Amino acid sequence: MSATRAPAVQARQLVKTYPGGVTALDGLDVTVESGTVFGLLGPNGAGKSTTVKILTTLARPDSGSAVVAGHDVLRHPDRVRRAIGVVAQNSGADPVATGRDNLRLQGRLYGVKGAALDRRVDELLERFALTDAARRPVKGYSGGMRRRLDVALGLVHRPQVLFLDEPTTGLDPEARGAMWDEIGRLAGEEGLTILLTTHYLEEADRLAERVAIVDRGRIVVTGAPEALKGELRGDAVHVRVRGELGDGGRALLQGALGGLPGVHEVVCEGRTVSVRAQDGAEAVPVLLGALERAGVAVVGATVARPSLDDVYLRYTGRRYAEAEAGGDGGAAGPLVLAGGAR
Ligand SMILES: Nc1ncnc2c1ncn2[C@@H]1O[C@H](COP(=O)(O)OP(=O)(O)OP(=O)(O)O)[C@@H](O)[C@H]1O
Repeated sequence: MSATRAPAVQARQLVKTYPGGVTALDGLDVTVESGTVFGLLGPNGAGKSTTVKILTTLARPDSGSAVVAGHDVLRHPDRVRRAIGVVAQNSGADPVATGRDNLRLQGRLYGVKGAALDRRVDELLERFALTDAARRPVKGYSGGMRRRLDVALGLVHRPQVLFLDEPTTGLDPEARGAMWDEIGRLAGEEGLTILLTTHYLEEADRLAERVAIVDRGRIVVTGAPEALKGELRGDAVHVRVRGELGDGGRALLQGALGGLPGVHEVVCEGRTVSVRAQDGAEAVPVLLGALERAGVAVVGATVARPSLDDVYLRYTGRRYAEAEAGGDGGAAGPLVLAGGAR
């Protein structure tokens, strides 16, 4: 199929409820332009895998529509499957077979045969630094080697769109770095469209030209990481306090910090008070003074340029780490004292 300027992925108002009443997707919209690397970023349980399952035809939405590589996922799932590669969270490789045999089998499943298959398998083994290990059973591979093989398996039939579901989860930092380099090269060299899901802020920041933050089955914001961070004017100041802030402590801080000059978007969560400040360095002593007057013991303070964590906080009202740990941001969640999302 010839390259097209139409989006590689266009999903509209996807809704998916699992048995038991869990609403995994609650009207999710996502558009991925051709030839780009797009990151779906969100904490565990946000709905990323469910989105990938629908876009790769492994699950049906309750409602909504999606077109992938020019084909409707509900009307022409077979065409979608031929046009995409999927690297799921759990390896699809046969552990008893060799790396080469896994690649050959995958190629044959997609109708690649003969000399073309041999060439493609050699090329992928080389590209993913698996040539030396090609004749060994996959069960003896390291985590990084298995993951590289998984990505190679997804590419055998030269798909137009590659889905990578949590490509580096479980890898050590070195293997993660190597995988990031490889994904970056793939995007640059082959003009592939890559949709990756991740719960690592740094991974999305590093790899994705555009990210969509997924929160409770919806996209809360989409944009280039730099642009999203750039929208947050000023510095992020995070103050660690000694004890967990209960409702009373939060109310106390509301009074103490709410009206400080140059300080806005105050969020208290767990043992951290986060604010956005015109000038972080100037705000620190002002904040510390106000906290001291409020009788709150401070452990330390940091000033940082905005990160994707701050973008997440701004649009969801929760710190990313808290959401990852299962904080639901409900009645017992953070207290946004001033400013807040948007
Ligand atoms: N087969 C299922 N049956 C019931 N609930 C499910 C099923 N699959 C997912 N869920 C629930 O749907 C919600 C979204 O899950 P999903 O796996 O899409 O999230 P995720 O962002 O990909 O997180 P993770 O990285 O942990 O997979 C979660 O609350 C999850 O528990």
